[in-house]
Amino acid sequence: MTDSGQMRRSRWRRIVVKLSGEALMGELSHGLDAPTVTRIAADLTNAAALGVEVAVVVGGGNFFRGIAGADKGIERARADSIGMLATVMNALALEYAIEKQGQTARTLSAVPMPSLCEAYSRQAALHHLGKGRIAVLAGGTGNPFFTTDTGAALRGAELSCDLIMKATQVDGVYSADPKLDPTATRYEKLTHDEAIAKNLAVMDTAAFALARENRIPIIVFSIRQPGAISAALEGKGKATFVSP
Ligand SMILES: Nc1ncnc2c1ncn2[C@@H]1O[C@H](COP(=O)(O)OP(=O)(O)OP(=O)(O)O)[C@@H](O)[C@H]1O
Ligand SMILES: O=c1ccn([C@@H]2O[C@H](COP(=O)(O)O)[C@@H](O)[C@H]2O)c(=O)[nH]1
Repeated sequence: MTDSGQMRRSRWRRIVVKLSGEALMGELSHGLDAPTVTRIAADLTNAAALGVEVAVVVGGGNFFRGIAGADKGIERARADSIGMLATVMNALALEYAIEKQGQTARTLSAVPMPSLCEAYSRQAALHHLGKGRIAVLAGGTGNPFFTTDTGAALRGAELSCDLIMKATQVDGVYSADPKLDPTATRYEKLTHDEAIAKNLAVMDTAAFALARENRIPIIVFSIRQPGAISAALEGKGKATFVSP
């Protein structure tokens, strides 16, 4: 039984989902595709209905990435601030879409924006999770020079999550970026050490290292199909499982 009185029907107690910003743009070239946001919100709601506590760290790549801004001449720390703001936009859209599914959600931002949402704190996040609310975590780590992948690993560790779910555009970890190398092959299983040693860039090294240090497994899977999160939680469908 969970704190919110639900029967748990999953082996996982508390998860953090890393949702790439690009996942929210569907087939658009940037920004938010409303039907896609609704589909992912439904998917997260279904995962919560399994009795799992769900935190979501939202990326910002559908709007802005700091590195791209720095390449165009914006100082890196400032460009990263713009990137963190992008994740807040995505979080607010996702929170609204989740609530429209009838599931309560709270956005907590690592970059305090009191007129828009709550500031992130570990206590507040644990409180909402315990009430059965989906915690939508914006602003990554709240610091420049990091990514939301690292934010997801950090939140996973501090919120004692037993699984990190990397919901992305590809259906697992490959020997090379499958978008660039059609001969790349997919791993079914991998250790954190192997992912780091082979420099498999589906997540950044800092994120893999934090997850390794805290012995948190990672499932990497594609978010393109409806029901992808619940399926991955139940060990169905294509994915790569990264474990110590
Ligand atoms: N070895 C690899 N295996 C799988 N994917 C890889 C690998 N190396 C690089 N990638 C690329 O990493 C991407 C995963 O990152 P993702 O799209 O989730 O971006 P992100 O930076 O985490 O999020 P956002 O879209 O918000 O910037 C995949 O789409 C894939 O193209
Ligand atoms: O802790 C963080 C997380 C993110 N950023 C900036 O936001 C953008 C978007 O995040 P993605 O992980 O790329 O989706 C990122 O490129 C950084 O510029 C940050 O500064 N700190």
